[in-house]
Amino acid sequence: MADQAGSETNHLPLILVHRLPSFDLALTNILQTHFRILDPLHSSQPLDSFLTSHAQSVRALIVYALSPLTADTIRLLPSLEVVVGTSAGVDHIDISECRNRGITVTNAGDAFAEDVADCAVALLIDVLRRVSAGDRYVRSGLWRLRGEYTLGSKLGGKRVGIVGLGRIGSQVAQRLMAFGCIIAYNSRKKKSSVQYPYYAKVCDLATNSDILMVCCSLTSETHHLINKEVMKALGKEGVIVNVGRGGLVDEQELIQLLTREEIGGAGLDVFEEEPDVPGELFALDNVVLSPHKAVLTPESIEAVFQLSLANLKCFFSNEPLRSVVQQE
Ligand SMILES: O=CC(=O)O
Repeated sequence: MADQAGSETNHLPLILVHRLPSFDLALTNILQTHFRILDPLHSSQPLDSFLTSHAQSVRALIVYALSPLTADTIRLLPSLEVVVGTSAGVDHIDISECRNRGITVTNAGDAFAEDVADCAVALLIDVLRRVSAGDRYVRSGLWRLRGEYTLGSKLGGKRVGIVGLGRIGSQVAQRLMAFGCIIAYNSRKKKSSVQYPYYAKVCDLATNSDILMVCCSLTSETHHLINKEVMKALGKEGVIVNVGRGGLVDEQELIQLLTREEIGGAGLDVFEEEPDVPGELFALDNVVLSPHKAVLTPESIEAVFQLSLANLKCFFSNEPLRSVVQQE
């Protein structure tokens, strides 16, 4: 059923679901007790004609995970007032079209921050202490053949540059402070509420850091923010952890520098062309790879479901929404 509007649910507000076919319907199951659901993937009509036929009635749309929401799709919905996102990053949503139309966009707010920060720290410790590489060493029988394993590097005392001190970056900083790291950060603006040293230029942050934790959003300004110059500034022993988006780091440059041992290591949860990961990275023992799963725990998924539900309820009862994305 494309529109679950039966006579007993006709009084419920209508929401449009925007999702890729691969996304499971757990969120729909929660939403459908509160809303009438329009799901184009349950219709035999092509997407455009489906949207055109419901164009006047759709005021709210929910985007599941990272399903791309283009300006063309948004233009088919003249009554659209709110786009409820279920992810932390919103680079898959055409924000400038939403801004031009005055459409409010929400995201995952705080729901994912702690889990992503835990994963970022896990990747960092794995790179520094060679946890996954050591695991491979044991499993492949090399311990018996070659004996003692290469030394790792201590986390405590390292100078960590956080790129993007938002919800996730702040949680990363808090965790690494507890490990005895020295924190500094780069973001669009200096934050009066924090004491960590601020670097307006990411290259200066890199020069003064042993580690870069990339936690910012991907926008046209931050694309390849971590470029060759920044990575060279970080130096031969430097480690990069990216839990933001693949496009924040110039992946080809990173591969070159890692291969030439001009950078110390990398922990990557995100890639430029997911799920395609450049094969050169597989051969590098100082790189830890993760399949864009930093946000994925049952707890954080449940939290984002509840937040999305709350945002939709607030919208239909004219209350302030919980996690509005600032569209600058
Ligand atoms: O990457 C995941 C997200 O942005 O929520």
